[in-house]
Amino acid sequence: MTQRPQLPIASMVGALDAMPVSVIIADAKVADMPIVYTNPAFEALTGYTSDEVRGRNCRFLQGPDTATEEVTRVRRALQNGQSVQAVLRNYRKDGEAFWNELTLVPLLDANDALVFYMGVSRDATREANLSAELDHYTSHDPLTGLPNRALLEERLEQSVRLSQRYKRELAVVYLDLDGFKPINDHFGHHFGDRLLQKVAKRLQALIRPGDTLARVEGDEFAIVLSDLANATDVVIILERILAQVAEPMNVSGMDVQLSASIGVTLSSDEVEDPMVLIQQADLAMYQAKQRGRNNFQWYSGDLNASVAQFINIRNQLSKAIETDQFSLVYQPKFDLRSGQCTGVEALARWTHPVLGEVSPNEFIPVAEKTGLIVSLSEWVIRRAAEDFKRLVLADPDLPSVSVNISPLHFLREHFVERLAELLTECQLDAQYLDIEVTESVLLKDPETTVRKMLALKELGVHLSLDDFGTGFSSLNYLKRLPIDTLKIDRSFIADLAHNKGDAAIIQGIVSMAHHLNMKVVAEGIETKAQYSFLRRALCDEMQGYYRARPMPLDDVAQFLALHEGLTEPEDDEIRPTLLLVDDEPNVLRSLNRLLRRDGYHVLTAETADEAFELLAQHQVQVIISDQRMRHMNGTELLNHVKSMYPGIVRIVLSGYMDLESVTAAINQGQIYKFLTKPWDDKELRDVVRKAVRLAEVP
Ligand SMILES: Nc1nc2c(ncn2[C@@H]2O[C@@H]3COP(=O)(O)O[C@H]4[C@@H](O)[C@H](n5cnc6c(=O)[nH]c(N)nc65)O[C@@H]4COP(=O)(O)O[C@H]3[C@H]2O)c(=O)[nH]1
Repeated sequence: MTQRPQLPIASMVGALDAMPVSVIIADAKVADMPIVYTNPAFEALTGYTSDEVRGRNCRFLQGPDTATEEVTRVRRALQNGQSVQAVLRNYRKDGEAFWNELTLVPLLDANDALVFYMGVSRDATREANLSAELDHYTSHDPLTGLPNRALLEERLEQSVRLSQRYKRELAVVYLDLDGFKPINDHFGHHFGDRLLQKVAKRLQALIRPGDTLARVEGDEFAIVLSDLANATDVVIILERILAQVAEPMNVSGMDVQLSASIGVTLSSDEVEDPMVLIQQADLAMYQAKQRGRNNFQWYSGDLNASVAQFINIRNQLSKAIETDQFSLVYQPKFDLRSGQCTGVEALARWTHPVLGEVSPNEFIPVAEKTGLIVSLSEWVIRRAAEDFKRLVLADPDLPSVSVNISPLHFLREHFVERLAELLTECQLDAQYLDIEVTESVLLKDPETTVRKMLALKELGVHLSLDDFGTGFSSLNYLKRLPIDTLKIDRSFIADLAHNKGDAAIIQGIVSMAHHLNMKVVAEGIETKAQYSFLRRALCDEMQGYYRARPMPLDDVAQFLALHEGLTEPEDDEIRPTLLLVDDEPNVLRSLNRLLRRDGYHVLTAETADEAFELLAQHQVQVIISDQRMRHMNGTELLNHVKSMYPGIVRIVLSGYMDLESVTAAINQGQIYKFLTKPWDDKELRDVVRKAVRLAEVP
C-alpha cells in the first residue's frame, strides 16, 4: 500500500487561490463543518469574501427553492465521509439564485482519518436555463406561448383518463380562423403574427385553469375542456368564443374583424385512443367551414366523405414533397393556323404510395389552404426549368414552358423577387417561362395584381390569364393588365357546337382579346367540331386531348421531336359547303347526288344534334332543311342556326304547306326561300346557286 502524502492546507493555498473554479474547504473534524478556506473564484461566484464566510456552515448558500431531497442526499454523504456530486439551487450574496454544480470530496490524513471536505463549484445556471427553455420550446408554441400539439396530446391523454375515472364530460374543440390566410398574405406575416397573439389571449381568457388551449398550427387552435358537469356547458363556451373572435382587433392601428369555424366532439367511454378526439373535432371543423363559417358543428360520426378526404389529403401532403411523390406532365399547345407547337404546360401529378394518383383538382385546393402551395409551386418551377432545357433539344423552336401559379401564391409579398431568384438559380431566361394565373386573382385583389403583373413583365416572363370567362373579371382592369394570352376556360368549349351562348362568348372573347393585343388559347379541345369552330372563330391557339394529352417528360420530348406543323386545308376552305337536314335518308341521298354535281362540298344530317356538330366543324354557306321532321321543326332549327351562325343562308324544303309557320318564318327573316317537295331539280339548283352567292357577300 502506498503511503498517502500529508497535505497541510497551508501548502495547498497558493495553488487553490489560482484555480479558476470556486473552491471551499470545511473542517470535517468539527460537528458543524465550518468553512476554513475559500478561494477568490468562490468570491466571484457567490459575492461573499473569505472573511465573511470563514467559520460558517455552507448552508447559508441555500434558499427557499433549494431542493431538500438533494440537500439531504449531500448531508448523508458527508456524514458517511463519502464524495458526492449535486446540482443545488443556491443564492449569491445579492440574493440572485444560481445553479451550483457541486462536487464534495473528503480529504484524509495519513491515517485515513477524515479531516476536511473540499467543495468545488461551477456555475451551471446557463445550462439549466437552456434546458428549461428547451423543455418549454419543445412543448410550447413560440409565437403565442401556448402549448403546442405535443403537449396538447399529453394533456388530452391525462384529461381523458381523469374524466373517465370521475365520470365527468370532456370536450375537444378545434378552431380555425376564417379568412386569416388572405390577411396574412396581404398584410404580411408580422401583422398576422400579432393577430394570432391577440386571438390566443382572448381564447385563453375564456377557459378555466384546468383546460388546455393549444395552437396546433397556423391559424388553428384546439381546446380541451375538461371536468364538465354536462355537455351543454360547451355550447355556452363556444358561443362566447365565436363572439370574442368576432370582436374587432386592433393591430398596428388597424381594426381587423375575424370569425371562426369550430368543430367539437365529446369524449365517450368508448374512446380508446384520445387522439381520435382531435381528429373528430377537426373533421367537424371542416364541416363548419363548409356550412358557411362563423359557426360550430358537433362531430356526428357520419361526416361527409369529402371532408374526411380533405383532411386525409392535408395530412399526407406535407410529406409528399420531401418524399418525392410529385412529378410533372406536359401538355403541348398548338397554333390553330400553322399547327406548330406554341409551348408546353407543366401540370403537377401526385402519386401517393397508398392513395395512388391524386388529382390536382383535389390536392391543389388543399395545398392552397395549408400554404404548402408555395413550396409545391417552387418545386414545379425548378423542375419545369430543368425539363425545358431537355425539351428544346427535341424542338429548338419551342417558345416556352407554362406553369400554374395559384392566386394565393401570386399575391404573396415578394412573389416577383422570389421568382427572379429562382430563375437565376435555374439559369432559365425569363422569356422562356409563361406564368399562368387564374382570372380569380383579379377578384381577390385587382390593384396588387396589376402591380405584380407589370413587375413580372419587367422581368421578362410571358403572362397568361387562365380559366378566362369564369371569374367575371372587370374589363376595366383587363385593359390595364400586361397579359400576353387569355386562356378560354374549358367549360365554354365543351358544348360550343350546341350552345349558342358559348359560341357567342368565344367569339366575343376572341375579338376583345385581339383588340387588346392579346392572344387567345382555347383549352379542352376534344373534338374536330370544336377544333374547326375555333379555327373559324379566329382563335389563335388550342390545347386539348384532340391534339395531345398531358404526357411525361420523355413522351413529350419524343412528341415534339416528331411533330410537324400541319393543318391541311379543309374541304370547306376550298369549296362552298351546303348542309342538308332531313330525317329521310333517301331524300338526303338524292339531294346529295344532285348538288354534288355542281361542285359543292355537301354535308348531310338526319337530326338537329348532327346538324349542329357539322355546323361547328365546317364553314357552311347554305343550309337546306326539311320542315316537318320526326324530332324537330325545320323553322325552329333554322331559327337557332340564325342566332348562332347569322351568315348562313337558310332554305326550307318541305312536303307540307304549313302556311302559318312559313309566313311567320319568312316575315321574321329566318329563311331565305321556301321550296316544296317534290322539288324541281333546276329550280332547286338555281336557288342554291343564288344562296351561295348571297352567303359569299361579306
Ligand atoms: N377534359 C379535358 N381536360 C383537359 C383537356 N386538355 C387538358 N385538360 C386538363 O385541363 C387541365 C388544364 O389545366 P388548368 O386549367 O391549368 O387546371 C389545372 C390547374 O388549375 C391545377 N394545377 C395543375 N398543376 C398545377 C400546379 O403545378 N400548380 C398549380 N397552382 N395548379 C396546378 O389543377 C388543374 C387541373 O389539372 P389537370 O387535372 O392536370 O387538368 C389539366 C389538363 O389535364 C381536354 O381536352 N379535356
